[in-house]
Amino acid sequence: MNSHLFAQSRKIWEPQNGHGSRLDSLRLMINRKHGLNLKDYHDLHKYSVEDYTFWQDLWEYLGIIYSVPPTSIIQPGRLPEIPTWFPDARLNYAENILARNDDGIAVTAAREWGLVQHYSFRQLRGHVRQMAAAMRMHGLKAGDRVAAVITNSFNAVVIALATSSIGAIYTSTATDMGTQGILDRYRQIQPTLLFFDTEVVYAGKTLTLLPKIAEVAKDLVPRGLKHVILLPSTKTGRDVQQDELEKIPNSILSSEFLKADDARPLQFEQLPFNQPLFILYSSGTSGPPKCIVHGQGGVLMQNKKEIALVYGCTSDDCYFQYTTTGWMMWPLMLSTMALGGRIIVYDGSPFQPSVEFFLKFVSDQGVTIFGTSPRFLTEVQARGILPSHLASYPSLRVLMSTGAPLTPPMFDWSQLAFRKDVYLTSPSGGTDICSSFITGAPSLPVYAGETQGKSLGMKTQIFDPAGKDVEASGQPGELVCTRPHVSLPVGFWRDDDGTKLRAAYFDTYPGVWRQGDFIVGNPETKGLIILGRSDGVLNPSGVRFGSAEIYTVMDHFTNTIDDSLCVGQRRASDPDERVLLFVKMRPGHRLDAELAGKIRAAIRAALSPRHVPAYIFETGDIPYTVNNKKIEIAVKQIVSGLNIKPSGTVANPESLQLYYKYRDIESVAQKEGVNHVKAKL
Ligand SMILES: CC(=O)CC(=O)O
Repeated sequence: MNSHLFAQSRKIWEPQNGHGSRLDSLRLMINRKHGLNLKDYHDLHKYSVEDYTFWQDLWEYLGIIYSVPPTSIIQPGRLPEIPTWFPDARLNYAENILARNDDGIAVTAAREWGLVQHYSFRQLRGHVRQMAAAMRMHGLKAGDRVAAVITNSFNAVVIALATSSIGAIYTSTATDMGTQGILDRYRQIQPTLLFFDTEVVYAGKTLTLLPKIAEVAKDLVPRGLKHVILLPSTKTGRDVQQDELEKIPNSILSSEFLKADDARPLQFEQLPFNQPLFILYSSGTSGPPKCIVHGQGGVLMQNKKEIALVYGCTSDDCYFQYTTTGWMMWPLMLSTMALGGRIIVYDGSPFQPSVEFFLKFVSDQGVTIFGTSPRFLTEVQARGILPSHLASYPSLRVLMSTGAPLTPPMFDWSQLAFRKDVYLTSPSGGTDICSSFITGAPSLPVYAGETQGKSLGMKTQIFDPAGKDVEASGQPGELVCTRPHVSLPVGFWRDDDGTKLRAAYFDTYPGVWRQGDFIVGNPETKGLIILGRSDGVLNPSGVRFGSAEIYTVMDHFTNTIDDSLCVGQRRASDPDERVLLFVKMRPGHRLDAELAGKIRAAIRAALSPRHVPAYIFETGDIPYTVNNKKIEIAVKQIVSGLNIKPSGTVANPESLQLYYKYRDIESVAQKEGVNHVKAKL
């Protein structure tokens, strides 16, 4: 067992104030229904992955709205890996999201310059009805693709739900995606309608998107794009002028598009469970993104499950997930409304006009569930800001961090930063399944650095390279899922025989889903720790460890170091891999031999001499994906001699250029006066 991995696993929270009561009510319902005696979360999880009846139980517990009830749960699908769920049921995703139809607030739309608008469930339904009618009048039908390049806004919610009501397929990217990134995605899926924000305001700067829209439209119109619908400026409400419109083929103002509304009532097409709902994109950093098609029933059930059972969401809740429209957290957030809860869609930077303003907003809006990321929490901590000194967060019950592992020091800080009694959870899953493999279990204690358990219905296991389950031994390994679940993608777009899907997930362990995460389980607490991406596993002298272990130590240096990146370097001349650590300094600070020495000493003490990087370099920038994930694999490939053509998924592609020089690491080290530390064996 790698005991250093669990050295900081201290209990920091116990279930209280009704947390976990919805999990308990599901468990008791299953006990009553099937004459079982499931005693706790672990029993419930075991049942959920041994008997597919769990999914029927969950369907009932969540109150899924349908027109034709399911009479069977699972049958073989077109691809052997992807079953057909609830084959005879008929339902509609948008109908489920819009189940509530009254004057309660459904969506609060906020902009970084302070504008806050509330929309009731009744108003939302009215907007969706109008949009769906206009879409139908413009010829949209089930199975067509509706794409958007759009900020996190009320418009995005309306367009997605209207699309789903018709049975068409919705897909979106954030407005900061470059033309190439947009085309890499939308050329593949060939949308019929494309909605585009015409202007974006971020971090205080206003940018017109018109030149980008023209480029994208010129490329996609010959590929079947019928209408480019231009949304007005989010700040001034200004519509695009006639002469600007003429430069964009097939363009139409959204106000004109909506005039096609013939006042017909909102109709929810009743469709199979596996009917495609959303297309999400894998964040590969080179090559075209994979277009992952998710079915309506799987997304609905998995997301509602997470929000109801892990966050304990009811109609009294308000879920604020800071996200773009291109990340899987955006669809996840929508399911809050299926439980009658309110969502906040936030357009802009959390640091504009100031992070203090943003944190007060979370409190003032009565947010009960706040979803954020380790990167945001670390930045707040590094600036010496304690959120609880700014506001009281009277309603906050759940603090959720995802997108990357939350390290033990950041667990400790976050647990106390807002309110001492907040339930802190750090789920992990992915775009690939639009849900989580491991997640919170609010009926269990929380240990710093650990995700509490495996998600219900997900047979998440830890495999060694030979396919042996090593979880009980405390050894790290590959995160795999050994049983089908309802949000397996229904396929990749234009991959009818499943070749690409199989190569992406099922090739390493035939028939078993390999997620590509490196993970370890704590045999004592049963908690789980993601150690990094498995392709980025560091392997000096045969010692395998994840970059997250190094980042945990780096969280002690946040007053001088802004960010860090840890990768392995392979060279033909050396059978061994070397660990390189790149640090991006805060303004006014430099990496010197003394600081490098302190970092090495801290890594040696917290982990082991074998974890100490061979080199530590100062870098100007660290590459991230548009979904805010550190890019390790492309950097590892670059420093090991490969040339990379960055895809549109890389948010700051120019940063990759900074790493090519490290192929000749000795001469860089000599020039910069950086010491090489020989790995301790
Ligand atoms: C829940 C998640 O899986 C979020 C992410 O890491 O992208």
